[in-house]
Amino acid sequence: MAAASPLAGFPFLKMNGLGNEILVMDLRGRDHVITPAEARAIAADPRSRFDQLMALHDSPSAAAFMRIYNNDGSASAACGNGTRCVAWALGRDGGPERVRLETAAGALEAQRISEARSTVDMGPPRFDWREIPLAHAVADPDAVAVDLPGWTAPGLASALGMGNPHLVCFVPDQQSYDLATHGPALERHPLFPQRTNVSFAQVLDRGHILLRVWERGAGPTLACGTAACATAVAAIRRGLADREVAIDLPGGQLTIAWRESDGHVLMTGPTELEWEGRLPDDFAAGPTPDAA
Ligand SMILES: N[C@@H](CCC[C@H](N)C(=O)O)C(=O)O
Repeated sequence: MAAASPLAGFPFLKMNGLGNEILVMDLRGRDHVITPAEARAIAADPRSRFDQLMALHDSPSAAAFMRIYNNDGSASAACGNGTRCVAWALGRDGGPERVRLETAAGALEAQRISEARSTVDMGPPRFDWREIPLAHAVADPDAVAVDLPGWTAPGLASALGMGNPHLVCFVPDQQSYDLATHGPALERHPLFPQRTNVSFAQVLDRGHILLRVWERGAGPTLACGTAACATAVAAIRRGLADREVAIDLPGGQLTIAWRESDGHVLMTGPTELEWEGRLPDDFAAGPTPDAA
């Protein structure tokens, strides 16, 4: 008889940040590291469906170390909406208002500013090609050549990192670009060896941007916090936006501030607990191949 999975019956919080579907599983005090196949099996069940799974592990220097999984089983070192959800989860029932969290990309500070709203210091944006990462150095990360219909000039896209890779395409009308058509191709743009998140941004004015995102490893989502941060930073570098900007995504609005004093990006927005559940008692991950 096969041994029961350590995840059988394991509790989770089903949350969302602006409709970005987040699952939080607290594995602190345990040795188990969720495998890509397990992540895909969890995402495949409608009761535990997610865009991103935030798995909390012990950390010697923070409240938790977060392993972040996309629903295709691939890993990310950053997730803005998921980090707000984790801050809410750790702060509920009289928990701390401020919490330090770690990811593979470094430490983040999150603060609850009301019952369902928090701000996360997402750290500094990365422009060095090795840190984004890009396949090679580029003359100007704000002038990436992208093959999109209707673009008459190259240089309308920016490449940058927020702990994870982002390609931000500034377009005159974001509705005229079909995510399902252009997202998968741009996610695998040859400049990005680890694939990339893809944003279509339309600047309305210096304080307001419309955004739609095709997420690496998850496809089209209602919101992506790190993409909102990357878009705000790219717009500010182009001289198109002020240091604080409202980003409207299909799921709602995030406020992004790029602080001058230390270059950190602050993301503020809501979170929502949808339900608390448990994985099935007979949970098992199928032998599906890992994501590319
Ligand atoms: N939805 C997230 C981003 C999640 C990770 C991303 N898909 C990646 O692979 O880098 C957010 O809110 O930032």
